[in-house]
Amino acid sequence: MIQVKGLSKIYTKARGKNKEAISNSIVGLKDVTFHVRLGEVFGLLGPNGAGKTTVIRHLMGFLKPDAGFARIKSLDCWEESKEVKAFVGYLPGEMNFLKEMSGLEFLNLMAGMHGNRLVFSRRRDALAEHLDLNLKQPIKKMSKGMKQKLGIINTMMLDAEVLILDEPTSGLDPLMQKVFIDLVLEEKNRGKTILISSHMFPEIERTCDRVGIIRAGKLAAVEGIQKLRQEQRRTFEITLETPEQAQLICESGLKAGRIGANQVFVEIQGDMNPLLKVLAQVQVKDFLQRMTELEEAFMQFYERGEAVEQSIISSHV
Ligand SMILES: Nc1ncnc2c1ncn2[C@@H]1O[C@H](COP(=O)(O)OP(=O)(O)OP(=O)(O)O)[C@@H](O)[C@H]1O
Repeated sequence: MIQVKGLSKIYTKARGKNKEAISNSIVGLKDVTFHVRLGEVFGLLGPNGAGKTTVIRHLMGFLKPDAGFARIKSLDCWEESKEVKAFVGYLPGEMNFLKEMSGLEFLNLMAGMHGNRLVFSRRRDALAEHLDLNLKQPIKKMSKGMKQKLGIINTMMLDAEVLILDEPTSGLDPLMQKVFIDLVLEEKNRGKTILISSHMFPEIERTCDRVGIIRAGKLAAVEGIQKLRQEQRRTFEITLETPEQAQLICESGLKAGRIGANQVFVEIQGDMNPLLKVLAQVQVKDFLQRMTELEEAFMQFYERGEAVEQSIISSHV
């Protein structure tokens, strides 16, 4: 449904002569290739400045690739951007609203541009109810999170075949993040093809079938969410009854270390059973999972990518 191949973009800061422009150039994307299947939810995961928005701006036909291409339903996103936009619902990272309007006036205006606004009004009202947003409020009085909700309603009410969502939960509180995740899963069940960019692992984990991990403009890996979960390193902080029990864990063969007299950390990759077997022999006073930093989750793939590149280089030297 979505095909991105060899997509590359160099941003040039200055317009001056070639030399000057090159010295001021920033790699936006370098040879990015992935695809999203019909009915699939695909996550583009990466830290700030990784290139997620740059990929999305190519898909929406706002940027012309320096090399490679982006296609949706076999249409070229740059050459045929008007046709592409007709069946894509797009939520930008930052949205400009006509602030003098109410939420309702804005949505009616947008719906009117896409056809008969009455067709969209049922979905609009249902979404507003799910997201608990009063559409009668003037936009200028809305908080950041409320404006994000308005953006989500605007994107989803049109019932487009393909949804492209750039950091959709930014500004939403945890309760609303959950509501949003449910909305995405509902749309997936209705057969939509969805691409979500995010730097937050949990929302990607809950919604996506596959994930592309992007960093510094390069796609480090594309993995199924199951594989990512299995390979994810998890660190636990465990408080035991006695120092002897803490010692027992450190000597159990697990990847573990002391962080206090009665406290240890244990790092697990994949299977939890070896840890559970050891814990059955001790008395646990407290058991905490350290938050997995996104950096940590995708560094595993990034490091692997670099290792592959290194071995290719060495084999050519
Ligand atoms: N218009 C621009 N001009 C120059 N450089 C740009 C421009 N837009 C993006 N960049 C650069 O391209 C790189 C990728 O930016 P991009 O906005 O795609 O990242 P992102 O992954 O969406 O980040 P974030 O999570 O912060 O939104 C960054 O180094 C950024 O500084």
